[in-house]
Amino acid sequence: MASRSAFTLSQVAKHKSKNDCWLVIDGRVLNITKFLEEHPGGDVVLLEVAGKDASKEFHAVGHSKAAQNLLLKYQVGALEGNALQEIDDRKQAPETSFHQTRKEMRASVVKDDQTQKYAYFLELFIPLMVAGSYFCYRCTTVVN
Ligand code: HEM
Repeated sequence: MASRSAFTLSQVAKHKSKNDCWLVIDGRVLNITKFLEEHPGGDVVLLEVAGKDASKEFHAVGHSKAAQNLLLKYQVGALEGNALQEIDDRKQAPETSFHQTRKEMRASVVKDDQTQKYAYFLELFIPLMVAGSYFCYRCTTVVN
């Protein structure tokens, strides 16, 4: 759950070490201390912008939607004067995206399964119809 505390840039600037690393992205104040080691782009780039507004650098990389959702996980507040949109964690949290993806995957499996059943039905039904028609034809045209 994202916190709603407001911080000034000078407050954020106090947290710029490897053991206490904050930065600002899109008006969100993030404590990324625990994320430094996990960042796929490495900790060096993050420490270079530690304590600052890194929105430009973050967007310049073209981070994925998953990376953008991760911002919510590390948010500790907002930069003073920034009216952030109300965050619906249920909609945007990575866990939800995972469940959403699983739901979509399951739906497509079910859909594929139904298509397959329909194909099996046709495969069985069409030869039966042909055989039945041929049988009827033979019965009605047999000359004694
Ligand atoms: C808390 C903020 C950040 C998060 C959650 C984050 C997350 C990620 C993630 C998940 C990736 C993997 C690729 C992707 O999914 O887009 C990534 C890659 C990367 N990030 Fe970040 N990032 C953050 C901040 C930054 C900042 C501020 C910079 C630059 C100063 C940066 C530079 C990079 C670079 C250079 C890569 C590697 C891109 C590549 O190899 O293609 N990131 N980041």
